[in-house]
Amino acid sequence: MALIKLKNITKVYGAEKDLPTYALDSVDLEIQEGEMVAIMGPSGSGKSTLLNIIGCLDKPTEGEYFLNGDEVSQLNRNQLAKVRNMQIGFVFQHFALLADHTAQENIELPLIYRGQFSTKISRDDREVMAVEMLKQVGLKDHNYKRPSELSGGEQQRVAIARALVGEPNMLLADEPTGALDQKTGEGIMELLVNINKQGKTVIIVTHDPKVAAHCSRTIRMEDGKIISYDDNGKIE
Ligand SMILES: Nc1ncnc2c1ncn2[C@@H]1O[C@H](COP(=O)(O)OP(=O)(O)OP(=O)(O)O)[C@@H](O)[C@H]1O
Repeated sequence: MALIKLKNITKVYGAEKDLPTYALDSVDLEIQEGEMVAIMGPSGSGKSTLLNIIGCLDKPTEGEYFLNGDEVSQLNRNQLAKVRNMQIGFVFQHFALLADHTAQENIELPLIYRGQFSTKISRDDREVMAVEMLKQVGLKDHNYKRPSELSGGEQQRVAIARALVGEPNMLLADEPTGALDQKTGEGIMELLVNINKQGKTVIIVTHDPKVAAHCSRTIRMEDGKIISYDDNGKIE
């Protein structure tokens, strides 16, 4: 069974103003557990919309989305929040860390929210889990630093630790290296490749062919449609 299965997914904006934009137009897609997939395409082609629907941040106008076999496209806000907290980790271009929280506190946040959906995690357990994640992303001893005291690459590592601490099924990243210089971005990609090698499904929206080259598959989009699903390295 595919981890992600989209059937005929369409997302229309502006239909109520008689100015419809088909951000996604009848998209079919399957992603298996353990894949590392890049989503590429020109600006406005629907990449972020697709990632947001896969990440249950947004709902399609039409179509079906099976996540681990469960149809999730019609869930209400609270149900979607639970799916996100339990199953999905997000990484954004500009890190989206809370400025007044330390690295460790930022990483603990999804574990605190989890108490709304599942058994509460104690403060001690949260600390152990966050400290372990800091070690895994190469930031041992940075626990008490705030985002302003960290470099861009370090902030992205904290964001990756926060995305992974709740052991989601997949990590979704929207231009994760877009705000970083090339060398720092390369370090972030090496980290994401290692995370994928440990079995985590990773999906990355990128404009950068060097980023996509780290992935095993590249999905190309144009005008809200997927125009190719090629395995990297294979001639289509
Ligand atoms: N909230 C919204 N309201 C109206 N139109 C939107 C909204 N979000 C996206 N769109 C439109 O949907 C289309 C797809 O946008 P999307 O952000 O998914 O593209 P993208 O490929 O991620 O672009 P970029 O590479 O520039 O980030 C665009 O035409 C965009 O203007």
